[in-house]
Amino acid sequence: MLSLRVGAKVWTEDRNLAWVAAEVTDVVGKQVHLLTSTGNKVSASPEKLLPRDADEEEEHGGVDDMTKLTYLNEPGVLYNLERRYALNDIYTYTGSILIAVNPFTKLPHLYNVHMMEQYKGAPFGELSPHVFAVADASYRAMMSERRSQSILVSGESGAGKTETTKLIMQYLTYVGGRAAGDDRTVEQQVLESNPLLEAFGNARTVRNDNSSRFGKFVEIQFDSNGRISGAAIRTYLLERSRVVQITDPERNYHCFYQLCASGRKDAERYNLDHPSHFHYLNQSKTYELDGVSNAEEYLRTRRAMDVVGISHEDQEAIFRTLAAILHLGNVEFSSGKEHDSSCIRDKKSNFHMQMASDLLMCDVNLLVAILCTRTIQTREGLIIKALDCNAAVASRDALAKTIYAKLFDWLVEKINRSVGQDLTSQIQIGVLDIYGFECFKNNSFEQFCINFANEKLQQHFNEHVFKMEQEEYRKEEINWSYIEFIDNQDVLDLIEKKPIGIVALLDEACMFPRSTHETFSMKLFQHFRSHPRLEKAKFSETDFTLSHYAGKVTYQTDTFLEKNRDYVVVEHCSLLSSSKCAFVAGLYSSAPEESSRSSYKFSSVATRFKQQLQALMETLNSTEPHYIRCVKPNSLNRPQKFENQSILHQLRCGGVLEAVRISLAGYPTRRTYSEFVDRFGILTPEYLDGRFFRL
Ligand SMILES: Nc1ncnc2c1ncn2[C@@H]1O[C@H](COP(=O)(O)OP(=O)(O)OP(=O)(O)O)[C@@H](O)[C@H]1O
Repeated sequence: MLSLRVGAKVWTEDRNLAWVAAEVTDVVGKQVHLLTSTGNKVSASPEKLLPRDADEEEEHGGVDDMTKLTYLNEPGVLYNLERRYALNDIYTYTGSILIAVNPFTKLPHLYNVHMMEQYKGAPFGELSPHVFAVADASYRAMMSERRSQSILVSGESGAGKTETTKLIMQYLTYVGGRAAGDDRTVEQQVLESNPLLEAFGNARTVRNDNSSRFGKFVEIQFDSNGRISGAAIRTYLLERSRVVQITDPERNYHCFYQLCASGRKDAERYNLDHPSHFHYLNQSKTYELDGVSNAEEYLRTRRAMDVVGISHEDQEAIFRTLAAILHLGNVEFSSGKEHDSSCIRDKKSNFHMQMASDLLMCDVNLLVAILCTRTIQTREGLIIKALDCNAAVASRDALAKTIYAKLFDWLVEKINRSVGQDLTSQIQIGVLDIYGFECFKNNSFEQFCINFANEKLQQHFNEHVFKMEQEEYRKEEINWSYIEFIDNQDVLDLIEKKPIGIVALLDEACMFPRSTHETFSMKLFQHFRSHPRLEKAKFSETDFTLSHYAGKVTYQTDTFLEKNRDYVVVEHCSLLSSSKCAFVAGLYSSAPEESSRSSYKFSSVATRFKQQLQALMETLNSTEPHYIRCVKPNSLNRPQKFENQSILHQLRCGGVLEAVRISLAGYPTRRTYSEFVDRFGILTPEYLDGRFFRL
């Protein structure tokens, strides 16, 4: 109960700070007069105020576990994080969940060998909160229970997921690594694969200079002695559109800039020069990253390729393929002689075309043909249809995107093969580094997929933290007041249910040639007219708003159909699978049969993602989960800047505030009966000798 006597310490809402600390100076009727810590005199109604810890001012350093706060409310959590952050205590527990606030500055003393040694085997919660403590707890749980574990790292772009994942791997390598002296151990290869995946899967975005544009699940396998015996990496939804389209100040994937800076090694051989000469790179004028040398990064990527075991021949083929993509992007088209046809625009474009075909080692005339025409199979036979300039550009970009996506998949597979899976391993620790919930001014298909993934993960979180907890008390017949939590099954049904869900309707629209985003949205609104989670956006006929667990997001549908269509163009496949370069041909070795009427085969990006998520969920469900919520403290990526509103939003989206509630409502400490007797039996010696154990 909130005490409102004069001098009482409270939290009051504030437009800029979200919440501000205040003290009651007077109570007049239904208005409470307050003096805020920022020196303002304000008044508020009592129901808008929240209680504040009395000793909060003495506890300058904050508490290392939110559950130790006397008043566990939103502002209490927020200010506790802030106080700790000011002292560079970036980690805080909320029960068993670790919150990690990005320091945006190097804190080497936190991650050295001495620290790893400290956390090794230390009971969870005994030392200061740390990512090593979570990694250690999972390792211990895996060894003692012989059960696979997973660590789910989430947060918005730039919050520190990838760095956290690397630290987990570093720790697991430390405790589960083989004796020094073994050359090229599994763990070394797993760690070394990071720069490689980053070169090809990371890019500069407005939020993060080194943003992963794919989701990643790294599974570390252990033998029965707890030594790392293998690893497997699964990746999710690489952002393909970035290969052909970027906006200032973002960049394309790092590898392209590295290649352009490789000098005599590759760039000159492949007729490459400054990135500003290539359409796929010069749509944005950002070519360099602060504090990063593209040339040095190129050498790092090469070294990582060596460590992962990619042969020099394959390395050469990889960079040659990247160069081919850049040249392909410079091919422009002009209208051909016939109506609605196209041809290569000029000498310059012809040069790039020739370069692309030389680098891909395929016939230049056939390459021109597959870009400027399309084959349709009719009952009467094959018809060659000319493509107009726009369609030829789309065909060029589609080819560049699929080559890149296949190259990325090849790399992941290569890393997996070279690191080696231990198929006999019974115990694993999986680390999931996946994009957090996104809500921007403009939200498109990518945000839809990302938020779909987050709904799935939120459900998993709900099930584990909430349902499991309730189930446990029910089984033990412990009295427990059932607290409510937000169940998001209805949003998931709305998105993924068959035959009618957003994904199913989108696929149907993509398969039907005359569909447009208008017809798709119309169908969506028809089917879900009264669905509580879906509304038509206010100022648009085609945008829709979904009420996600973390808030409402309005999606612009205009590019939904195009982005969901992953056309496998049969002609592209057959040309490249006949390349004289074994590497390029290998990328296209699983080309589809030429059976359909159209040479364009629709494959749905959203459905494939849905299936991948399903498989991921099955894996996660068979493990014991641990959660790390990364928080981005400010949008400027600067140290010591704490933006309340955005942090609160992130805590809400990550379910941290809900988890706080549940952990308080339940019994946070659990021991099995035998563990309990082991630990506390000494207090009741009369039970220890005698009949008790002989029962
Ligand atoms: N523990 C840490 N110590 C020091 N710096 C950090 C730490 N965590 C993150 N950073 C800094 O923040 C930047 C962004 O972190 P990171 O790339 O891990 O974010 P992310 O959540 O994976 O983003 P995205 O989703 O865009 O890939 C890093 O490049 C690094 O500079």
